[in-house]
Amino acid sequence: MYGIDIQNVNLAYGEQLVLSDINLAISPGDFACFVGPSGSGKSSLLRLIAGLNRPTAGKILVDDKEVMEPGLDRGVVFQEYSLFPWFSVQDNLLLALGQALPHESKSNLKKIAGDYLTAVGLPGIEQKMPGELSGGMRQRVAIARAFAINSPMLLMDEPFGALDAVTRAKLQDLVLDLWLNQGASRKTVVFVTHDVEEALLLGTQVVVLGLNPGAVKEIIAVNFPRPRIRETIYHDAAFIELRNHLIDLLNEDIVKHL
Ligand SMILES: Nc1ncnc2c1ncn2[C@@H]1O[C@H](COP(=O)(O)OP(=O)(O)OP(=O)(O)O)[C@@H](O)[C@H]1O
Repeated sequence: MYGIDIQNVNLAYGEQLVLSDINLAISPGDFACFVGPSGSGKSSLLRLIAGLNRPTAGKILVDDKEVMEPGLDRGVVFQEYSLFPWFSVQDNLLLALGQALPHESKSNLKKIAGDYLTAVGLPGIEQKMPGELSGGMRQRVAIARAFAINSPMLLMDEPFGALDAVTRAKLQDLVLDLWLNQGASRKTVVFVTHDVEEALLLGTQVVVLGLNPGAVKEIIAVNFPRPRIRETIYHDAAFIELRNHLIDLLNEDIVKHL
């Protein structure tokens, strides 16, 4: 099962130590949210898990194997819409699906692509070009692609950061539905966000990173029952208490480094 084990990880860019002695275990099927002030190394840590960069010291194990490079076992969704603009929506999906499922027939892959576009509420848009879609629609296609390739792990870096509040709320619900509906084979998700409410709504745990250098400051288990309904949970006293605690943790760093 696909857990993540981060052991004594340091990351330096030249002289600058960005991540310092990170130790963190994320269990299979967890939804871990990274929060922290800008520059605390959230994206850097996600890129190390993705295998896009290597740590300066220490190691990261995914499914008990050291991460050396990117792999199809780890789907990624970034803030910028990572679709190829010169390919249709369908070809964008087929490109990823063809790599993930090389033995499936093209007609099966087209069916999978269509099914996931329907699942994200965009049936029948296969022949559209990314430039013809709104930002929220493009991000939904990116989510469809990430779930369609059926990797056991999903790494998301502020995937909704550029979206308006209503679209963002819809996509939070969509990701939660897709994640919850996978039952026992639930994906392990790492999700970077600036938004503490988003982290508490989505996560099974929130990992708070501090600044200079980036280090794990606190890990908070989030045990609110699911499904979590935004309209009620935002008024729940325990939710408000955790949210305020997270905001205090973030503010400590911001005030210290002003
Ligand atoms: N490729 C790079 N080369 C040099 N320095 C880098 C590089 N990538 C990130 N950094 C530095 O590493 C530090 C952490 O950056 P990172 O993007 O991981 O933080 P973050 O917490 O994700 O920030 P934000 O919330 O603003 O996205 C920053 O000081 C940044 O300038």
